[in-house]
Amino acid sequence: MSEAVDTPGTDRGRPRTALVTGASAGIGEEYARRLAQRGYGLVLVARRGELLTALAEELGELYGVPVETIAVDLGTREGVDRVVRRLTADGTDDRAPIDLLVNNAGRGDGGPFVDQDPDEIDAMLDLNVRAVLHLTRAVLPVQIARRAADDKAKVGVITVSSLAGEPVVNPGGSVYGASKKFLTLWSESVSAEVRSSGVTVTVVLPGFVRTDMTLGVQERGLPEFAFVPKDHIVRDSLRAWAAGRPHVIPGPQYKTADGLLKVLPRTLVRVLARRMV
Ligand SMILES: NC(=O)C1=CN([C@@H]2O[C@H](COP(=O)(O)OP(=O)(O)OC[C@H]3O[C@@H](n4cnc5c(N)ncnc54)[C@H](OP(=O)(O)O)[C@@H]3O)[C@@H](O)[C@H]2O)C=CC1
Ligand SMILES: N[C@@H](C=O)C(=O)O
Repeated sequence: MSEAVDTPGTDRGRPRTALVTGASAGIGEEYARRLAQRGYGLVLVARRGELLTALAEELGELYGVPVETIAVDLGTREGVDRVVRRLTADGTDDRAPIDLLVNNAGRGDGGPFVDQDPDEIDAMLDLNVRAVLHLTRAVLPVQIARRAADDKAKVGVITVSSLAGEPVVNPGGSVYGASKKFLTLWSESVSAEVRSSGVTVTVVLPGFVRTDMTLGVQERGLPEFAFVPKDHIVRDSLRAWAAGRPHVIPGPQYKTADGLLKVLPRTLVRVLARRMV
């Protein structure tokens, strides 16, 4: 099946619109590129406005889709509120309603918990968790109302979580891993709540991906098989979302790793994790 059929970017000629957070780099930029390629209009969100503007111009020219940018810090209430206002557009004014919200922006601060700066811990939770909850809480009622009004559009949310939340322990990634575990449980739960209204909520759990976030492990020489290409993360999650699936783990190596984590005794996982610190 072609990608265009998997995730249609138009409905009877009307362009679909996706809002992508963390679109200035890494996996979020890849979502922006792949969604524009599929014909989606875009709203791009991140702090670095100059990168968003350049990407908007490039994608607008390449694919002829409308691209808006919102340069904000999603770790702040004001930043989140600006994006919330855009997400609540319901098609009654000149703003296109958001068919797909991609909660991708995140930060991955690590290290021993006792060494982490309490303000930085708050900042990570504000971005990785609170922003995601507020943005999703803003868009879902609009999407549910659209479906109830017989709008046949494919609508919903994709949240980029991580396999870092799946092991029973994650020394060196305690807060980051817990923030992702939170997202996975929350997203799966909301998915079950809204499913009957025709809205799809999907969580994607990548392993390692070559982006700025993983420069450290890239420099330390993590083997090639440990990395899943960005475009596979995006492709697999869009396919899962289009198929109405609540959960996807891209990459056969990480599907296997997740299966193993679920059957290995917890004590053994703890011992292995301690050895890796
Ligand atoms: N790379 C990996 O191996 C994995 C990544 N993930 C998850 O994927 C997602 C994307 O990560 P990745 O692409 O690797 O990371 P990058 O560091 O490459 O990109 C992060 C993106 O988030 C944006 N961002 C960061 N802080 C803020 C903020 N306060 N407000 C708004 N935007 C912000 C950045 O833009 P700007 O700086 O312009 O604000 C950038 O666009 C994250 O949620 C991460 O946890 C999950 C598993 C594995
Ligand atoms: N951010 C990634 C690791 O650094 C992950 O979530 O696995």
